[in-house]
Amino acid sequence: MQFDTIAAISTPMGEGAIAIVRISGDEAVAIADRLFRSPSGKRLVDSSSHTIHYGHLVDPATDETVEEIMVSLMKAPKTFTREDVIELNCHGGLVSVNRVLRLVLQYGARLAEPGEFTKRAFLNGRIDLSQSEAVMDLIRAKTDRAMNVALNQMDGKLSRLIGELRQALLETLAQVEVNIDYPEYDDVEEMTIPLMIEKGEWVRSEIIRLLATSSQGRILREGLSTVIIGRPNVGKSSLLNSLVQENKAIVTDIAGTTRDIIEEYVNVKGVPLKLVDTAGIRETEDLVERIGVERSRQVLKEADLVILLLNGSEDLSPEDERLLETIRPMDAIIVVNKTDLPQKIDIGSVQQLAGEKHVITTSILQDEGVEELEETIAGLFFGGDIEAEDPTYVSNERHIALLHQAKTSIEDAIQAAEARVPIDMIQIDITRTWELLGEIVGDTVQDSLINQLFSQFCLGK
Ligand SMILES: Nc1nc2c(c(=O)[nH]1)N(C=O)[C@@H](CNc1ccc(C(=O)N[C@@H](CCC(=O)O)C(=O)O)cc1)CN2
Ligand SMILES: Nc1nc2c(ncn2[C@@H]2O[C@H](COP(=O)(O)OP(=O)(O)OP(=O)(O)O)[C@@H](O)[C@H]2O)c(=O)[nH]1
Ligand SMILES: [Mg+2]
Repeated sequence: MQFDTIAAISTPMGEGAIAIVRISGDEAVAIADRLFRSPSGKRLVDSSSHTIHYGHLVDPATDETVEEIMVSLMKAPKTFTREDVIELNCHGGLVSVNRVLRLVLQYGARLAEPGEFTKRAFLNGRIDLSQSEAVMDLIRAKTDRAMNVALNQMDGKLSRLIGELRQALLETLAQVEVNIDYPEYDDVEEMTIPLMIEKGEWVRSEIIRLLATSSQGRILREGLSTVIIGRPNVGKSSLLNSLVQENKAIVTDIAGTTRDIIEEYVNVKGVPLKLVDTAGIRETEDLVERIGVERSRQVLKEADLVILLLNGSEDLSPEDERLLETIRPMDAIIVVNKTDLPQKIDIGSVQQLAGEKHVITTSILQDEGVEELEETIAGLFFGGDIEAEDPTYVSNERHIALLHQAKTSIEDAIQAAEARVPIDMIQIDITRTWELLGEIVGDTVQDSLINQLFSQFCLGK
């Protein structure tokens, strides 16, 4: 095999009862065999693949016992990296694992770079690039649904779909060549152009279908950026604390308590939210508060969802009306809070100003209405049309960008075909689409990009 032998600690540092040092490459078995002593004297080099062995790790230079271990022996090609893999299962202490790793490095392995085991699985052809990226997404997934998206992608669902599209493009190109090469067809263009348009339209519609999943996919991956706004003292920080079920933000009865942006991740009925508490918006002379108010306005611009809080025990103020106006073009939920106090607000006029938007009444203090708010958020996100089976989501920025480019490129091809430009010009656009889709799965992609992508992995993966 063309690669050297690598090793790393594959479990979290200093936590847990067992820690694993993983070794991959041609020398993996030989290195482990030199260090391993079995009570019965059996040797790893003589053992069959996919077996586990009890024994001790010994430093051959001093004959000193370093660790008591279990060794997993997995020979190529049916392994994670498709190379010989050894896993040394050690006692979990930080000192112990590091001693084992040091010994393995001393006897011929090289310290693996972040993501290098997964990179080997990619370079040795076990998985493609989008599957490798899914491995990383899986580790970072914050909710069950995000994890399912990653698992599906790791399983190759997206790769297979991309493969089908590329195959169709390739077959079209081949058919075009055949038509050109066999001039017994009187009119090559008559035969070829409709075929290019038909296949092009199909690829285009499939790309559009994939791109349609990207906003949900991206949110599942990164969280729905949800900003809580409202006048000072309406209960914004109380709402954040209630949703994250912890006292993360300071709550007082002093208006202008929150001065800076507070961000928390929370799972609301399967929807990952990046929840942002802001400084209450009002005109103020206080310099610090004014900066806070300015920041509130800033994060509002980048929000996927806005929760506007109003105080039900006070009249609707001009500031409230301005905020209702600001959020008009945005996805927003209006929450009328403090229903435990005598009510002054006119819900009817709030609803009128809110238009189509949901209006919910709560008493955050008494934990009333918060559940309804959570259900409304989930309903907005899943849009009521939860599909019977999970669609193939595109959740990765790199994939989304490439799909947009591929869409443009196939549209160029279709347009060119419809305008009856010379066939070789159309072939260029189709080939370009094929290449762009290939970058998603890592078929037509540069080494520098591959290195950059894998370097974002964690050590030992
Ligand atoms: N101890 C340990 N646990 C682990 C891993 C590991 O590397 N070590 N994994 C690391 O992420 C994950 C498991 N992922 C794996 C994926 C593929 C193969 C593998 O051997 N595939 C072969 C053979 C399949 C077969 O036997 O049919 C193949 O696809 O050719 C192994 C682990 C999670 N748990
Ligand atoms: N009666 C009542 N009081 C509430 C309710 N929700 C919050 N409060 C109180 O209102 C006051 C202000 O709450 P905060 O959560 O700090 O309000 P805020 O909107 O974050 O205020 P600023 O950070 O100053 O903009 C606190 O005393 C809360 O206990 C409610 O539903 N009913
Ligand atoms: Mg606050």
